[in-house]
Amino acid sequence: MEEFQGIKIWWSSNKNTPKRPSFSFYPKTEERRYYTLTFHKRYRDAITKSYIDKVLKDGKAIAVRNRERKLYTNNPSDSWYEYQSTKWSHVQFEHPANFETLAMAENEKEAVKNDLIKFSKGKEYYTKIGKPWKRGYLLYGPPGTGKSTMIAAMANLLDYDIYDLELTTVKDNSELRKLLIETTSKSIIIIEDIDCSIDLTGQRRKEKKKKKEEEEKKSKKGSKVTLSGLLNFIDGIWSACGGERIIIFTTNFVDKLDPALIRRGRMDRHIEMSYCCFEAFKLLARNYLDLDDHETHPLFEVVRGLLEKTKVSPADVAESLMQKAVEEDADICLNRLIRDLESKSAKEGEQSKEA
Ligand SMILES: Nc1ncnc2c1ncn2[C@@H]1O[C@H](COP(=O)(O)OP(=O)(O)OP(=O)(O)O)[C@@H](O)[C@H]1O
Repeated sequence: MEEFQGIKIWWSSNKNTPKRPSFSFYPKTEERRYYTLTFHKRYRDAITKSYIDKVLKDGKAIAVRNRERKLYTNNPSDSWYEYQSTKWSHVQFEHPANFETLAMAENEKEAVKNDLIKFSKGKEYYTKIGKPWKRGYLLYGPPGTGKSTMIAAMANLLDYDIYDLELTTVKDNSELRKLLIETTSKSIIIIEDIDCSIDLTGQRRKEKKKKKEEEEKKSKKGSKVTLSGLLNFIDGIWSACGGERIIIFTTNFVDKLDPALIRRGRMDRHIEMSYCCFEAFKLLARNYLDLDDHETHPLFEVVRGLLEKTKVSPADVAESLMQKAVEEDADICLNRLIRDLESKSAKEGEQSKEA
């Protein structure tokens, strides 16, 4: 029994098993399940107009909540046409990252969060302005500053799937198109280290893979995704796909990127992930050591001074703060961080003297 606006409604579940001849060549017909609602007849209008709508909406929300989210990676095209093979393989996406535990300046974090929420609720707005419902983000910053963590937090916030597109295994623009056409709505498509995956002439130049690729080129197997192919897909394919999609490029070297690739409109928002500031450190101390932001620990000021003169990534700070044994308390971890920061700062000092 349920109550809606003071009306009592009784639900009962039923099924219909269709009668079949005792012998049949046809497959067994599915049984039909249905629900019966019982209520006073004077509420008929309220039930058929408002209550059923509410039930359907709630049902959809539950289905979205229970949806198992996926992390997709593209398969090399050589295997696309094998028996039962697909262009994307997936695993369940279960990254615990969220915006609360992401260490970065609070106002920037809020701005990114608001931007995402506005986008995800913007269906009517995008239809009104006649643009495809997509948004591009460029995440840039040194290694270990939380670019991947930020993407996982974004996917968790919006309940989106992730497509991790490895461009180095895509042979040409037409393969790229085929892959992207198969992505589903409510998803984030990532191209990591974009500067290493493509260059202006369309030739690949991923440093680590350079040698291997040169060999591939020799054997005429080299890939030929071009910058213009990538740009076309960003501008054009979306219109054909419909549905909400976010595309994210990450790079450690924003200056290396071609302006055409990152101009506003393609990459709507540029987000800098930077070295660990004191504010970010306080959040990490809360995450890792349960030290509350407002608590003034005597060692915090020492850390503040060191962070002001040393460039260190949040990943390195997190590593120093992490308890290595059960008996390690906050003081031990903070002292380890201070030692690590001091030795980094001394090394940087020596290097600058040599230079
Ligand atoms: N801003 C951050 N807030 C919280 N944790 C962080 C942050 N940055 C890094 N970390 C920690 O460091 C680990 C590595 O960070 P992450 O992989 O997100 O960095 P990245 O910027 O993507 O690095 P790369 O450029 O090398 O891919 C994370 O698993 C996380 O535990």
